[in-house]
Amino acid sequence: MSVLNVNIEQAGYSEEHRIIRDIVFQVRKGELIGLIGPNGAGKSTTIKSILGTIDYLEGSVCFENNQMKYAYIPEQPVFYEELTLWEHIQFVASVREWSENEMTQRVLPLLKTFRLEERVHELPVTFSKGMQQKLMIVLAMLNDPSLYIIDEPFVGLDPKAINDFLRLLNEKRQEGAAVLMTTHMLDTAERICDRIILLMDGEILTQGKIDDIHQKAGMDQGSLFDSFEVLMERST
Ligand SMILES: Nc1ncnc2c1ncn2[C@@H]1O[C@H](COP(=O)(O)OP(=O)(O)OP(=O)(O)O)[C@@H](O)[C@H]1O
Repeated sequence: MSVLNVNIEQAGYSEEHRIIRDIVFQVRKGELIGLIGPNGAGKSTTIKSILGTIDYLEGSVCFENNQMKYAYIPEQPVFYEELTLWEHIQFVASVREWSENEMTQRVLPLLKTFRLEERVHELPVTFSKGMQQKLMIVLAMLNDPSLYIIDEPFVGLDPKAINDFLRLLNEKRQEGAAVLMTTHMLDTAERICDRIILLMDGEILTQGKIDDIHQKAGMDQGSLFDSFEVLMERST
């Protein structure tokens, strides 16, 4: 069952400045999809089109049951400047109408995992980039969305945080949540993604399971990076 159906004919920053074309794919329950491609390929523009924050879009982006129950984790974390970590959590809890007790039960294990429990009374704007990213992850996971849209999740996270994040994401996926993530870390993408979408110059160069991608590149052996090199070279 599809959590997200993307059928973008064209999109961009104005009608005169169209960036992406013919971006068609689905994200199904429990899947982890990697949106990959060189700098300027159109990954962020695709994400913005899905989030509805792009100025010009022809085509459609449909969420499961027309309900946009997604969490977006941007590459650059954003926080309210005057709210502490705990106040950010309270804000989510008040929207969800959780009691103090329920909120604490949900959030404490996450804060412990990411070693943030001793920083709850501090302002997240004063945290390091990695700590800010961890807090964005905690806030996203608290909401229990059916789709996680994540821009470059691994940049700035230490190796333990990457492992913890992937483990938590897997737990959420087992409960049915899907993940769409952009990344330049192809070795990690190769290890964790169910399917890959390779963008180049605003179009999908290829998409499929890792084995399909290697097959399309004619590579029996080698890494995802090697197959991408072959496919990108072939298209130019
Ligand atoms: N706000 C904007 N206004 C106009 N053009 C933009 C804007 N943001 C991006 N672009 C253009 O859109 C094209 C695709 O950029 P995009 O940010 O989608 O690429 P990307 O694949 O996410 O790249 P990266 O890996 O470097 O993050 C680029 O040519 C870029 O200059």
